[in-house]
Amino acid sequence: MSTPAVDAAGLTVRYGEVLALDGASLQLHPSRICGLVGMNGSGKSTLFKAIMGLVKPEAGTVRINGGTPAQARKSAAIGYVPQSEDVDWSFPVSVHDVVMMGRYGHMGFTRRPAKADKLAVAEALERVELTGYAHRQIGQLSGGQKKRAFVARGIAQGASVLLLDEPFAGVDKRSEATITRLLREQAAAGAAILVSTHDLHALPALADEAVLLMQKVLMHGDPHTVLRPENLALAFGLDVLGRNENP
Ligand SMILES: Nc1ncnc2c1ncn2[C@@H]1O[C@H](COP(=O)(O)OP(=O)(O)OP(=O)(O)O)[C@@H](O)[C@H]1O
Repeated sequence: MSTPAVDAAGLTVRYGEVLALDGASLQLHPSRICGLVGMNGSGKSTLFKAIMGLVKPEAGTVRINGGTPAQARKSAAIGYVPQSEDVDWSFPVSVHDVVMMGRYGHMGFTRRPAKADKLAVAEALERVELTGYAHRQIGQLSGGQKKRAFVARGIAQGASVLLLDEPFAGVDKRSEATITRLLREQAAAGAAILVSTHDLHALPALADEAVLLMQKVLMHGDPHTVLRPENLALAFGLDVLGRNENP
């Protein structure tokens, strides 16, 4: 397999008394979508933040395309769609501004958009079907539209690594299909993508591989294998797909 785009090794993260990650290791590869699955509190958001360099692990390392997370953020190599709860939706920025933020790494320190930046933003808005909403304040979009705006930011950025924390939460079927198609297109163009989801049924159609997380990576492989009831029982302690093995 190719050189990993993301190589997270032995990550341990603590918030005070809470051990959120306990030696979690994960590699992500170009052109592949990896689905991240685990129960509430299993450390999924923390893993995203550690890969982004937004929380500091007490042990372990993260390399992105061979460099540090800070370097990857600065060079716009990594894009992040945070969980909705982590976003201040009252912030006075338009949808267009949010997508333009994806271009900051391509601009000089004056942050004055060049023609290429404006074109990239217009194209990304078009692809997520939000052109008509460009000048709305970001908080005045529906849940699915907000997610699509953040996906557009990642697309405009041209990031080689995309991290999406529950992009399908509170999203209708149409937005879900749009986001899935866009992620598949980004992967086909070479991006390494990590996406957390609670929608286990949709995972095989979305992801090339799946990861079961419970403070550490319990399993990483083909989605059909990872989603076997006996494996899910390890991560969730119950038959979350509702399958009956002995009808
Ligand atoms: N800022 C924080 N301060 C203290 N504890 C935190 C903080 N952020 C997360 N935690 C705790 O760390 C653990 C992991 O949280 P995290 O948000 O990474 O889980 P998650 O798998 O993303 O959960 P969910 O599926 O509910 O979004 C949880 O026990 C959580 O309560």
